[in-house]
Amino acid sequence: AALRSVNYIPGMRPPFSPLSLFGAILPTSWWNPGLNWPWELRKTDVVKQLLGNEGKTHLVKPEELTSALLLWGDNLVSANGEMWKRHRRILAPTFTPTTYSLVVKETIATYKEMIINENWDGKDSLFISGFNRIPLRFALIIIARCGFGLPMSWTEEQPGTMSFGEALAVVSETAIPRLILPNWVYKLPIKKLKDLDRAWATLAKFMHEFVDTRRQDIANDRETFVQRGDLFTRLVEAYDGEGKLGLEEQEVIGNTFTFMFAGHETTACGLNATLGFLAIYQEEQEKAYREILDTIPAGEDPTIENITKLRHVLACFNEALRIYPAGVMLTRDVPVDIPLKVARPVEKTIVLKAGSRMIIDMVGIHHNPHTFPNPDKFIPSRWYEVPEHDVSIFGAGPRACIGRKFSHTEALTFLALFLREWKIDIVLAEGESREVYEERVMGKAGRVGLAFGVGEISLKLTRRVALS
Ligand code: HEM
Repeated sequence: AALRSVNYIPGMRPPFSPLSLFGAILPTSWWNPGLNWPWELRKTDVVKQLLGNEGKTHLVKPEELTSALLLWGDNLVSANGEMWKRHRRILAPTFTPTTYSLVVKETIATYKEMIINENWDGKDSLFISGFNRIPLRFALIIIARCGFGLPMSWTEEQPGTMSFGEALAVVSETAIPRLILPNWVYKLPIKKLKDLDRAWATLAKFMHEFVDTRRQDIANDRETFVQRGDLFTRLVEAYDGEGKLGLEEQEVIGNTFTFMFAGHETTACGLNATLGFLAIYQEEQEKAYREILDTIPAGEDPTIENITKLRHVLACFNEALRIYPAGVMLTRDVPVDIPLKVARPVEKTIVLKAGSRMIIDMVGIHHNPHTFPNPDKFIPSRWYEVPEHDVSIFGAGPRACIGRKFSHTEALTFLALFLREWKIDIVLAEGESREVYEERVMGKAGRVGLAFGVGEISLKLTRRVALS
């Protein structure tokens, strides 16, 4: 009773905060629940109240929980208060219909390159194990081309040297050890550490080069670049700007890294999960295929106008992300007492006390059976009537995902092309049922770089219209 009077929440007290470096890096066990900690705040309506009012209540994103991004510099995801407003003011204008049309165009071009470079051209059927690398590569190329105007291609640029994509992958996989290990460790004669250090240095070098080149390009031909108005041009322009529209060099680099990672691992995880489920749920795949045939004229490329009519395909992507939310937990510190209305188990008002830290458990929210009945089942139709801006996997309120439409546009275009050309299927182990397969393969989820997604999936592809 004494503890309750000071708002102590009863339950287990582990030695490390599950969100501390030690909590995350030490093996998960009975004394260190790590990221398996049963987080609370799992109710969509309560979370929407909390985040929807963020502009007024001035919730704070705890810096130490976005330190993997802050290693590169201040950025839109980590920033708070006036700094957040400044970054958002500079970057929000790049998310326009022109950008989304470019996403459609580049997705089509990249899809065609993928078919040729993966040697799928001219084949009627294929088995692809470890399919996950394909959407990862795909989404990286799209953010690099559409957000940064970098001419990245499907194949690695120069064999033998570390490419930008490789360096980015190592960096997002190794953010936690990098935060913990002191600098002298990298001088030890241990190859793994040397490779890790090289990847971080290579990525930094690439990003500084990109900034220098774009500054030069803008100086040479300002009109073309400013008209293009892509994310990177606005970032680099802000480097030379002042006050409300200015960014420091470290903020330009911080945002470059943040958008490169936030703009590709998340969408790639969503695409993997969508294809993984559609291969199991053949009736949902057939519905998606019919919708694509009915919406996009045969033999023509998708357009921004017709992909936005693919209601079922979009619902499949949202549903896969509901089961595996790519942004797995959102965190906020509460600076003032905040009353929230709760509907269950009884209607009442609860007060989040000033000084508390909120952990918004995106897996818990999206598996809450009150909001999503039969939560473990893949049921795309539950998203049919949900307006696009209300899809909770992208967060809520003023800090909801700035890249939602970018990601939806890319995913819809990719899925339209892919599902129109290929029927996808799973390969069962001997004597295995679809249910057991689903548990075995789709049941394995975890960290994918800095995002969250399904484990390795393998797919069988059969060409829809056989080559003659
Ligand atoms: C399936 C794809 C994606 C998912 C599930 C996703 C999820 C989220 C979520 C849940 C948030 C809110 C974080 C919070 O409230 O703490 C967020 C914010 C953000 N996302 Fe995404 N995202 C996706 C794609 C993208 C893309 C493609 C980009 C960039 C092109 C992007 C850039 C960002 C940025 C910069 C923020 C911070 C916005 C701010 O604080 O003002 N995301 N995302």
